[in-house]
Amino acid sequence: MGRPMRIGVVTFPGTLDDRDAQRAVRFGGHEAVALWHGEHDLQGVDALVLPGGFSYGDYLRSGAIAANSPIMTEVVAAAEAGMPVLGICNGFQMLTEARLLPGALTRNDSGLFVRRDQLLKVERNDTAWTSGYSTDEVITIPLKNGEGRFVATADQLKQIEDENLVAFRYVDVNPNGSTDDIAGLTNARGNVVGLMPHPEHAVELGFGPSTDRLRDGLDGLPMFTKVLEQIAA
Ligand SMILES: NC(=O)CC[C@H](N)C(=O)O
Repeated sequence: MGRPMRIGVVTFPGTLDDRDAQRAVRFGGHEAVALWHGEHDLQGVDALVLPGGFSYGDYLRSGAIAANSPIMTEVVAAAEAGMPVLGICNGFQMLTEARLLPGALTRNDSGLFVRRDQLLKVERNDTAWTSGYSTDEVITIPLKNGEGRFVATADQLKQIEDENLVAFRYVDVNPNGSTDDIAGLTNARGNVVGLMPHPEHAVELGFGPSTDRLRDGLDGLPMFTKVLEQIAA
């Protein structure tokens, strides 16, 4: 593990999983710093997590209003300066709405809210948040959302392919009709990562989805133990 970092977890009105994200950050060996959406001060944190939930009741589109919160001016500036930023589910939706990641998350093809223990393939282990996994490793992470269907324009899909931006892909089941089974993206630099499944719900023995693999129930933990401040270019 690298040196302990101070990782900010931003709470928005309607956020649900901020406490779980803070616990995951602590289980990962780092200090969790609670940040409020209405402030502009990032309190000197080294990295940021935008957690899951129902910010602003999912009005307009999930994450659309939160992406315009006061703190997002600072989040966007920090991300553009290279700070590691992780968006989980509603946080991933905010990252696309803020244009830090390409594409958009729309209503699941089933029209239903989906909750399942989801198999994912790690496509990129050279980002600030995924270096604790091996490439092509398959992990099990809880998924729970109503607007998880990833869509993108032809230009954005070309960019995603050309720049190799897919960080995670759904395996076995595509739970929401996402284009190309895309479950999570990174930016080109590798410091900004967003995904629909919830790694912070698979960090504690006895609570995560059980698997017969090595890290039984703890497949989300590497996201929080190995947060890199510098990424190889
Ligand atoms: N778990 C979540 O963060 C859910 C995100 C969003 N409210 C949705 O249902 O799509």
